[in-house]
Amino acid sequence: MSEQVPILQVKGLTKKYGEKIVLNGIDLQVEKGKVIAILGPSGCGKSTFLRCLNGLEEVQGGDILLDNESLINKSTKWREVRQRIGMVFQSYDLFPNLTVMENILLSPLKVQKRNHSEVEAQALELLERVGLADRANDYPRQLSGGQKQRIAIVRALCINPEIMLFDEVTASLDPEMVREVLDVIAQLADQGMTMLIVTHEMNFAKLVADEVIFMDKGNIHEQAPAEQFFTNPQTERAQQFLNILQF
Ligand SMILES: Nc1ncnc2c1ncn2[C@@H]1O[C@H](COP(=O)(O)OP(=O)(O)OP(=O)(O)O)[C@@H](O)[C@H]1O
Repeated sequence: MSEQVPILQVKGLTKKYGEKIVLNGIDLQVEKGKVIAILGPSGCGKSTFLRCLNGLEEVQGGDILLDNESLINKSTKWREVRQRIGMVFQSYDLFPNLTVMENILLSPLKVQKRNHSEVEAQALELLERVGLADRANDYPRQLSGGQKQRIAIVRALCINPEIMLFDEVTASLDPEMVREVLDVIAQLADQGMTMLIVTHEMNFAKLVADEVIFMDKGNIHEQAPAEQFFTNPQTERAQQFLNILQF
């Protein structure tokens, strides 16, 4: 039986800002249904890496393959790729003048041209799942940070992506709201969503990630199954990082 091709393959990915190398030949294979936590010190390139996977940054070398098809060529329609690879950021970026439901329906209706009642039913089901079904007609200003972030996740999910990228989605939240957002992501992991998660929440990473990649200075410095990484990091750099976080 032939081995399954990873849904996402990154090969020698290189990103520079001017002369400064921010990603220095990243290699990564992501199998369908796997959850990868991306850890590393500030400025090591974690956000830039996720942004490259979503076509938000131009890259200077290497390749990204989605279902074995290269995305690094001139004919790539990133707008279509972003329907397959959803991304949620630290800042929720909800449109303030639209209700929760209008925010969620925007891309499925305008970009994907889907049927209104079908998408609305899906949106309601997702809102139910994150405990916010009663907030569909509210405006973002009426919601807490944690609620806004859960809406941002619902909005990304309603596009039916195959992969989700999370970039420090709890970083700007008050501690009591972090849990409610992480619970939603943990639920997604249970449901088999393929995810790459940049986070500083070590306990969360330990709980949900299948694998951890530890980045440093634009490189993958260590890559290991989560359990192994947290109990016995192989490199001094990763050990130092965990010590600093007192993990
Ligand atoms: N638009 C830009 N122009 C120039 N340099 C940039 C730009 N964006 C990021 N950088 C630099 O690229 C490097 C990697 O940044 P990145 O935001 O990916 O790091 P990070 O690991 O996500 O950090 P943090 O954990 O603090 O969010 C940093 O040195 C940063 O200063």
